[in-house]
Amino acid sequence: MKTPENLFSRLQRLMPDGVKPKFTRGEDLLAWNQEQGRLRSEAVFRENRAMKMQRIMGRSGIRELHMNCSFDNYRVESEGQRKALAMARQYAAEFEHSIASFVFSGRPGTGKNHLAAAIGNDLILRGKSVLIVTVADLMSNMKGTFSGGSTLTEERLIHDLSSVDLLVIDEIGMQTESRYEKVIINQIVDRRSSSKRPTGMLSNLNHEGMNALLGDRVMDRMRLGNSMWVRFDWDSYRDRVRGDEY
Ligand SMILES: Nc1ncnc2c1ncn2[C@@H]1O[C@H](COP(=O)(O)OP(=O)(O)OP(=O)(O)O)[C@@H](O)[C@H]1O
Repeated sequence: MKTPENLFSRLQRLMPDGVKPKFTRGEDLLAWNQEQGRLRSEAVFRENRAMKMQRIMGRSGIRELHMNCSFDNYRVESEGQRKALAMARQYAAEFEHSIASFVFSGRPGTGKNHLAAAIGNDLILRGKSVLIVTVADLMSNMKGTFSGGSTLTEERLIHDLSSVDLLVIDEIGMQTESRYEKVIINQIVDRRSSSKRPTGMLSNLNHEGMNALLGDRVMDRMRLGNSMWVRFDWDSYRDRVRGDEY
């Protein structure tokens, strides 16, 4: 009969002299193999979940302009940028087992998407599922679930958006304020925080503006854990972007 023990002694017989095996017992090798299989299937499950969300949203989670954004290619020319970069790096480094959300708020073109994409790219490389979506895309997909031909329900879409490891909602405050938008963002943030999943928000609004738009309930949930609020209050970088720098 094939047991881990006799498979292991066969392997040992084949092993050249001087090679020190990582395991000395058959059960340890078997346990390691099972653990690797479990990790792989969890990674495939996460990848599938992220790809499904990206398909539904009609584009990849990170836009083309931001695909190569990293912490290393964010240029620091002021103390504010240095702090923002350090906080974004810290957020990514401490993401594992953290429930902390983040808000990047401030002027256009200052690098909110750049640093959110850098966090996203870093997490994707570590096997996490990440989706960056604008409020406009979110709402049009939500409204799409009402059409007769859609197989996706509003409930299912909210469930799926609540399941990715990191969801970043961009352009908060760009739309004309609508009650439906507020209800949907509330539901997503509520579900994500109660299942210990953090949410990122990018906005040109300040603290008061975001509180007024989304309400205390949502903003209070955004403060769970060691959450971050980073203010981007320097000049836009957009006039320096050529499109081929990274
Ligand atoms: N400090 C920086 N170093 C390098 N590139 C930067 C920096 N700041 C911004 N950029 C680049 O400038 C462009 C605009 O930045 P980004 O999209 O991150 O702005 P934003 O703050 O999200 O703006 P908006 O509020 O208008 O959406 C991007 O291509 C980004 O990579």
